[in-house]
Amino acid sequence: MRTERLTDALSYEEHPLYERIISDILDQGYSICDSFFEEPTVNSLREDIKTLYRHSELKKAGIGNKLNESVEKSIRGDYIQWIDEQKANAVEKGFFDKINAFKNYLNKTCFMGLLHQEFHYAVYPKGTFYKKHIDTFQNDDRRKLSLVCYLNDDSWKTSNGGELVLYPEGLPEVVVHPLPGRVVIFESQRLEHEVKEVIQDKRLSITGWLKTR
Ligand SMILES: O=C(O)CCC(=O)C(=O)O
Ligand SMILES: [Fe+2]
Repeated sequence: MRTERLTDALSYEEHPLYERIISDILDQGYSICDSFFEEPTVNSLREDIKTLYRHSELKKAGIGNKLNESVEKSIRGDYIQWIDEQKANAVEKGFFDKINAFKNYLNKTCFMGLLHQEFHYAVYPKGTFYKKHIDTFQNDDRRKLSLVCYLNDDSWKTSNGGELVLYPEGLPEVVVHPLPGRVVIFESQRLEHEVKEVIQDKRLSITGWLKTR
């Protein structure tokens, strides 16, 4: 029967964490989650980003996309390295497996039509920040969801600064400390946000976007 086949195609096992994230995003435009990735994954990603930074592999981030990119230190001061999923190492593969599982879940349950993702490592040295912005470009609106995972270690102090501040429409602003393994997911096209200045230490993260075609 036609309807049975449709139900088969749409069948999935309910994932309580993903369900919580989805309802958070529907209710408030963002979700904060401290258990999205396993701790060993976060620890290994932290080792990766530290090695890249030590070897000066990260580059000053620009604003705008590839067609109109410019480096504006007065707007953002982080250093980034894009991750090529085809060349991902074992840890990055594990990371992308989770991202793909989440993306497939969103497509099955919310018909979001997410096809691609792009992720980069980011280091914000002391004194850097990213002024209030949204994550879509004037000439490209394919980014639907932004996902940031903080790679700082347990020694990160809230007095280090580098808070992510979210400005949900019609709701009070939300201050998020970049604690180890914490994941923040939000609507790329709607939610204004900023990264406050880092006062002490280096702020480490992996940031990316789930995109439609
Ligand atoms: O690192 C964060 O908390 C957010 C980064 C961000 O807003 C961006 O890269 O667009
Ligand atoms: Fe952003």
